Amino acid sequence: MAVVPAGALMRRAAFGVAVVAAELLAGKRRVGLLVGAGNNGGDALWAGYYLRKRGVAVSAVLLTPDRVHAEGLAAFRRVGGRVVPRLRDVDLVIDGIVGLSARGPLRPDAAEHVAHLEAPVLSVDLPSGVDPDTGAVSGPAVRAHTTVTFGCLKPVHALADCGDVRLVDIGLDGELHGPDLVELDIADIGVAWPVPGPEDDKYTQGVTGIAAGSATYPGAAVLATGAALLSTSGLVRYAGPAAEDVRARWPESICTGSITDAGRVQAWVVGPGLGTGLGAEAVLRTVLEAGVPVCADADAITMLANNPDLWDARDPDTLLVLTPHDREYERLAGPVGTDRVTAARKAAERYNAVVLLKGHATVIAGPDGRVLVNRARSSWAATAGSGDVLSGVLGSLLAAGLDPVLAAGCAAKVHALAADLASDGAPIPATSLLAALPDAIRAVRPL
Ligand SMILES: NC(=O)C1=CN([C@@H]2O[C@H](COP(=O)(O)OP(=O)(O)OC[C@H]3O[C@@H](n4cnc5c(N)ncnc54)[C@H](OP(=O)(O)O)[C@@H]3O)[C@@H](O)[C@H]2O)[C@@H](O)CC1
Ligand SMILES: [K+]
Repeated sequence: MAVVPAGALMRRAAFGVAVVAAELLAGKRRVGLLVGAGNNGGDALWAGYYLRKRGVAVSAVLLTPDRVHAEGLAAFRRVGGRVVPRLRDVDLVIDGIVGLSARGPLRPDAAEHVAHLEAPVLSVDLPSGVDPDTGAVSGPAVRAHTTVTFGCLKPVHALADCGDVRLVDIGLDGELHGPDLVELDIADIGVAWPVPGPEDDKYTQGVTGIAAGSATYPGAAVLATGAALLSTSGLVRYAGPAAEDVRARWPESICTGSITDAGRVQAWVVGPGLGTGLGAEAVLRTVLEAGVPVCADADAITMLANNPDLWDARDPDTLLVLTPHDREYERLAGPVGTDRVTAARKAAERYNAVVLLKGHATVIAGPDGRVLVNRARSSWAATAGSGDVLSGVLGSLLAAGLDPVLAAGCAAKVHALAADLASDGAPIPATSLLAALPDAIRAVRPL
């Protein structure tokens, strides 16, 4: 703002909004604006100005008529924009209620206007009512068909549903510092995914150990072992009471009944279906003492939370990835709250571990401050056994030697993708998600 003429950035932003609006209108001609008190409302008014100049009928509701972007309103009126008490018969609504200065859900008067919308909504910068920094929705909020944002994506775009997100360049290059959050795309994952070369054999690609399952929950062992087998071509060893079931389903795995004669591995997965009794604690201790990277999931997290002495078994240099859902997180580090990024960061720092906090937006924080986020396109992965699959994928990537933050990011994305592919719009059990892993990996691998 210091280096360009006053108002220039807003007009660039608003022009971007108008271009996307014209695209969404696809020949229709009536647009309504919801205009709040600040610059977000200013953007909407200027977008209305550009649309009017293209011959679109534009009406605007001013939510706070005494506090409105004066130049934007003057320009809007100059080209015949109409101020109305309520939007009626419009083909598209532009949401300029509130942007980056938003705090909390929509206020009642704004919520009242939003509740009666029938046309699709194009949100300026972010859907009003969604928290810009955390993506939290704690009350009435706009549901955006499309969001147009400026200069760079903000945390809200990675953490919350903003519809189709369009980024408009307003000339901020060089002014932006590095990202606070990173979302891996398919190409990032394709490059990182371990692929055997001509020199490789089953050992050089990493041996994954699975310490999971119990007499009550043999399925967790079968799912985690299968996921590790399908994710890389390294060897998988299973150790535990579900050895018979695992061997029957996955004859290529090497199964033993006890952790003490499991043999050497390059990474352990511990916890799914393991139970939390004394036997399970002894298994967890053995795994943590092994000095190789560990993915601790489910019951392993509960045991670490309930019995902090178990942390002593881990050499502080041993790489650890914790994969809690919200209730497991709460046992470890207190309530997650609405700021999931801060929550994941806090636990990562406290335990010197990578924390993968599961959710519709999965947040992965490293003890070094890096944060990755992966927002699922659907919620079909939220099914029993799904977490066992995730930990198996993650364990095999750790065994292959991937950096643990990257391993967690790759596992989360491929897991979500497998759920989408398997489901294709219908509910699926975790076995179907598991079976879709090869398709998901194929989809991220470069051709
Ligand atoms: N920075 C840039 O480079 C560029 C920025 N640009 C644009 O500026 C936008 C930021 O504008 P901004 O800072 O003027 O504030 P904005 O988000 O419009 O909020 C205004 C007022 O809304 C109110 N309010 C708060 N919460 C609310 C709620 N829940 N429900 C209802 N109302 C609520 C609150 O008022 P108050 O609390 O005082 O009553 C607040 O002061 C940004 O998102 C982008 O669109 C572009 O032009 C490109 C260049
Ligand atoms: K908005």
